[in-house]
Amino acid sequence: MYLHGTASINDDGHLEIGGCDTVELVKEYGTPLYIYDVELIRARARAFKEMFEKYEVKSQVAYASKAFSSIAMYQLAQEEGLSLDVVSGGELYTAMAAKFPVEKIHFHGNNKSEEELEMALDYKIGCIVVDNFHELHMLHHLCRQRKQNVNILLRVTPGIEAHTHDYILTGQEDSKFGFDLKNGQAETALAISLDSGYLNLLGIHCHIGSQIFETAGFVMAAKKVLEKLNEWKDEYGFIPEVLNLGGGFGIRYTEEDKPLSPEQYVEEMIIEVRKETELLSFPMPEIWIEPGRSIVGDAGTTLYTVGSRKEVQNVRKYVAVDGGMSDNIRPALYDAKYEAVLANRPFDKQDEVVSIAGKCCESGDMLIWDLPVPAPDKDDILAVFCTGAYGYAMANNYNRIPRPPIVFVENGKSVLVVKRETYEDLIRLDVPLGKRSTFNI
Ligand SMILES: Cc1ncc(COP(=O)(O)O)c(C=O)c1O
Ligand SMILES: N[C@@H](CCCC[NH3+])C(=O)O
Repeated sequence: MYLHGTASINDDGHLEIGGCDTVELVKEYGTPLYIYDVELIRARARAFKEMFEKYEVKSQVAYASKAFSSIAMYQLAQEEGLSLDVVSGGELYTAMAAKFPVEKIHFHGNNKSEEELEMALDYKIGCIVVDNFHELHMLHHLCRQRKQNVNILLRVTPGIEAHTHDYILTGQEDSKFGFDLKNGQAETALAISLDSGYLNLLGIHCHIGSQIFETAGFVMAAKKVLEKLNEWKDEYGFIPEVLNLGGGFGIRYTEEDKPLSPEQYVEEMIIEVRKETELLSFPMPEIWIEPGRSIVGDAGTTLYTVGSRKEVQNVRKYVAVDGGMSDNIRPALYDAKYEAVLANRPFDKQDEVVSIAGKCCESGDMLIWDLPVPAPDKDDILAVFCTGAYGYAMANNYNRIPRPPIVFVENGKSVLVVKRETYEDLIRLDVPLGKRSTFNI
């Protein structure tokens, strides 16, 4: 059994996380329940930051909050001295509600609306990562109207094929994100930005994908971008203050995954950027990164209650839990794999292999296939590990299933940071037809 962060098995033989007995957490908060190991989140944030400090490289570690966005998480990120990457008006609004320092907010997105850009300009956030020409022109016009300057980065696609699931690749040429480096789009964007008079171009951003286990892709991306920047230095006299190498650092979901440590990813990046800048006699830029999954992924565990069971003789044993693709869509979307244990008796003999089904009306709503476990009984608690990134963030109300609450645990204490959705919440935005039941009266 692989236990992440502060997880352990306590004297009662129960799974404990952050010093809290998960069986007790279930009594208090019910299931399904997301819990986050705060100590592990802090450790990850510090590990990324400390490597930059060790090498005395100016940096910003921006938490990519698409992985898990909530006011409490933003407060925790702030406590740990992280910057923040947001990708929508909604995430930006949440950051403002959390009173996140505006100068440390970076705004991403491949189709930011005028309204969202205005919001970013109103709040005077740290920088906008411009993704395409449409946005570049819109932002320039808005700034001109408002007589306001803004810091920007240009997101470029360096043409790197990272080894990960196709849907989470982002740095390749054929991508919806960013200005292409090879075909000249990025250079045109650079020229427009330098000409604008309102757009203060801090530097370049690239992100090659997510759940990446090797450093080769990051190293290649850094090299390609720096070579291009060196050409631009000669042609445009442009010297970037910032090189943002994105996020995407992989984590261990199952034993098949062999991630590097945060320190290793960062160290390789620093060494490459140093080497390349020295080779090109190019000024060393600040390095910014945007880890999401590697900050919160394995800090999250989802607790479910076991319910019904169905056996297909000689084929499969289905065991259903009280959540599913509504709180974790990743298995259905990416065929993502997870490990799990019975939290109330993790050490009992694993005498069955079962497949864990969700409760949604969808055959694809399966959380784990062929899991060896102690034969699960109704009311056992199943703990699925590593659900902290893109779990709650991509949760939905399919079948009008309310989203689970979130609890932070640390040093034996638990605190509710997102409430359980209620049936009233589910109908809050519905507008009944009233007395008339058709539209054509
Ligand atoms: C631009 C950008 N930055 C950061 C991230 C965070 O990635 P991850 O959660 O894999 O660290 C993503 C998602 O892939 C992204 O698109
Ligand atoms: N949502 C994806 C990753 C996308 C990363 C954001 N660009 C996942 O669950 O793995």
